[in-house]
Amino acid sequence: MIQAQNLTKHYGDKTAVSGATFTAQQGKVTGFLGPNGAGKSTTMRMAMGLDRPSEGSITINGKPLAEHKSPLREVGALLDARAAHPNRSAKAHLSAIAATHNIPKKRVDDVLELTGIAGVAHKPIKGYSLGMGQRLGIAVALLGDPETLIFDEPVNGLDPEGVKWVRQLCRALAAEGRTVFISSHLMSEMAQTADHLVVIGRGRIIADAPIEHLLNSTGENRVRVRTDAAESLVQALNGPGVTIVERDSSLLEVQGLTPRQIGQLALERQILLTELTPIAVTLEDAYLNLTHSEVEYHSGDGLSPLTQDQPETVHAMEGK
Ligand SMILES: Nc1ncnc2c1ncn2[C@@H]1O[C@H](COP(=O)(O)OP(=O)(O)OP(=O)(O)O)[C@@H](O)[C@H]1O
Repeated sequence: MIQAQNLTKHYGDKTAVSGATFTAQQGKVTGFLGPNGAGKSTTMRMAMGLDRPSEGSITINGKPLAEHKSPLREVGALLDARAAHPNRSAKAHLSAIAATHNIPKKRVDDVLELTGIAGVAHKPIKGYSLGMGQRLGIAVALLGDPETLIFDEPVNGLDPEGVKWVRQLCRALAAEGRTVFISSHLMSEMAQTADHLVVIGRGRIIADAPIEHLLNSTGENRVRVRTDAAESLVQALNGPGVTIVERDSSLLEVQGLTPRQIGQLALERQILLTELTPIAVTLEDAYLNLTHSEVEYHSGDGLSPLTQDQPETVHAMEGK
């Protein structure tokens, strides 16, 4: 289990992590999600004892990592896939780590097989692709057969087959009862891998919940409605708690009413609907809504995920 309590890290004037409190449970994949520069790597480095918290703490199975007798058997981490000597082979790299941590040689062959790099195990690491380097980093993390795994952006540079493999590996490790804590800036990836999400933005934890809770708590589903009588329909639908966005002269997006209620109100006014489509809130929408104001750098106006979709008109009647 990983537990962060009021975890804070300042670099001079810059606060990289601010009062973060969360838990990554055993037997679960916990996704650590946030935009670039949100504080994910800093948090993971503090968990591994590579950076010291300015305030608060982060513990692995109840203690800071440095207080464990065999840290490599306690936690395995992929933090920087390039952290290996370029002229060494994967086998030599893993063997050296195994030898200094009392890990049997046989385990080196096991993790080479498990990560799919046994075929290139004797080749110098400098010739490896980014994806092969990631696999080697994961092999190092698995070497001590640890109960807790921390992977910082493990799918970076992997092809679709590699991405699927990481996903399956994380699920399998959690199914064995291990704690798997994995960072990403992509919700789509986490949605398929994680049981639980901790979302961070500008160093602050902005959500900590099972995936399905996050989805349910971030806004009602909307309904897309097409009609040639948009103006009359807006009048018919408007009411307390209803928000209507006019996408164009004949297309509305309605929040706060079910498709059935919209159909009923339209029927009462004899308004013909030519489309009535529920739009589910995707995890990606939920994530963008949560993190939009927490992104350090937004793309230019035209590219910003929420501004490209700006409605022309919004009708909202709250609490009438
Ligand atoms: N050694 C450092 N000195 C100064 N600032 C730092 C240092 N390390 C990180 N930061 C800053 O702290 C903030 C958090 O960085 P961090 O690398 O933890 O974010 P991240 O969420 O992992 O981002 P990314 O997805 O881009 O790796 C950033 O603004 C970063 O510039």
